[in-house]
Parts: sequence; structure tokens; C-alpha cells
Amino acid sequence: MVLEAWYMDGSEEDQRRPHRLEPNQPASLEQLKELGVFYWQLNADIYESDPELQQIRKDRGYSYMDIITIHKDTLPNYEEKLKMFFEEHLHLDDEIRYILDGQAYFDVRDKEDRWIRIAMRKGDLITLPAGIYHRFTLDETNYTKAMRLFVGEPVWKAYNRPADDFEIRQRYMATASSSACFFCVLRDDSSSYMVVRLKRTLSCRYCAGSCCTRPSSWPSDSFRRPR
Ligand SMILES: CSCCC(=O)/C(O)=C/O
Ligand SMILES: [Fe+2]
Ligand code: NI
Repeated sequence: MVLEAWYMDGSEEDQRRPHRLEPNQPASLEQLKELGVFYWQLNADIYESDPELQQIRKDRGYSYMDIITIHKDTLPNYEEKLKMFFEEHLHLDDEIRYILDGQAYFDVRDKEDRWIRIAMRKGDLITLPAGIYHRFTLDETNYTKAMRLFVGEPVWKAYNRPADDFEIRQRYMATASSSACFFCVLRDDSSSYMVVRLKRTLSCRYCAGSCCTRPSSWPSDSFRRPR
């Protein structure tokens, strides 16, 4: 099974339900990549010794790691935290999450400001770029266990929408609407992107793909077909 994502309906009822459009309108892995969202599928049963995970962490500088179990019996201030996670927000750094058990949803805004719901299951590792508006919710199973990864010391602060004037938001928007690859847009920045090589983008108007080489730990090209 690989990642599944779809455009959401506008209903405000129970955030834990799938909220698919009728008929379902899937969002492809390619569409997610254009938003700067990247995905790997790993074997969560061996996360403590997984060489693939170790390689991703090494390549991308994910030095920090912790594990959060989101369930009413394990997470202090459970209701308050879930409410906070579901507020539309952005971060100043990438959000990197690896689902070790259970399942959940990440919602991201596309370029036309529509919500795309990403179904995260055991083994899914996702990176949301700094500056993207997003939110998180459990699904109807009400349980997930996730690894949180970070470049350097973690900064958990979330900025709720509206945060349009933030530099990171403007930089993200410039990147998302540009025909340049992420590497070229962000190469002058001193953040983690300096050490990240993203997929060869032959249509990049600056490098035509020449600045991008493919390490073994690039995101998965596989994509879960809608049911
Ligand atoms: C799966 S970790 C909980 C969600 C979270 O940390 C976050 O920032 C959501 O946007
Ligand atoms: Fe480039
Ligand atoms: Ni977040």
C-alpha cells in the first residue's frame, strides 16, 4: 500500500471522517511534490535499526528524533492538543513525521487554497515544507504513534493562519509558484535546504536539473491508488 490523498469536501462535521468529495477527487504524489510535500514508505516494524531510515536521516540532516503516541490515555492534555493540531497553521521549519503505528490525516492547502487530505498509515514518512498551511487530525480509530524528526534542535511553535506576512510564507509561496526546482529557489538560504538535494527537475528554468543528483534516499515515487 502506498500513499493516498484526496481533495476534501467543505463540511465542518467530525474532522475524523474522510471528507472525500463525491465523486472522489484524488490528489497525486506529483501534485503533492509540486507543493513541496515529499513521501517515503518504510518498514515501521524495524524502525529502530532500519538502514533506509538511517540513510534518510543522514542525507537530510534529521539529527533530532522523538516519538509521540496520540491517544486519550497516553497524551497529556489530549483534547487541547488535538484542537491545536487541527488549527490551520504553518511552521518556520519543515514538519517531518513517520507513522510507526495506527493512522491519521495531514491536510495541506494546495496552490488554489483547497484542502488536500493525506491518509497517513503505518510506514508512511512525510515532509511538509516550512511555510505551508496545514493541519493534523486523528481518524476514526483515534490512535497513532509517530516519530518526529527535525534538523537540529526542534522548534514546535505553530503560527495559526493568517500568517501571510511571514517571510517563510512568502518564500514558500514563491517556491510553490515558481518553475524553478526547490533546490534552486532555496539555494541562497542558510537553512537545512542547503544540504537537501531534491528530485531532478528538468523543467527548472535555472538549472534544468543539473544541480540535482539522486541519492538513494529520495522520496518514493509510488502512490496508493484510491479505493
Ligand atoms: C503526528 S505529530 C502531531 C501533529 C503535529 O505535531 C503538527 O505540528 C501538526 O501540524
Ligand atoms: Fe535547480
Ligand atoms: Ni504542524
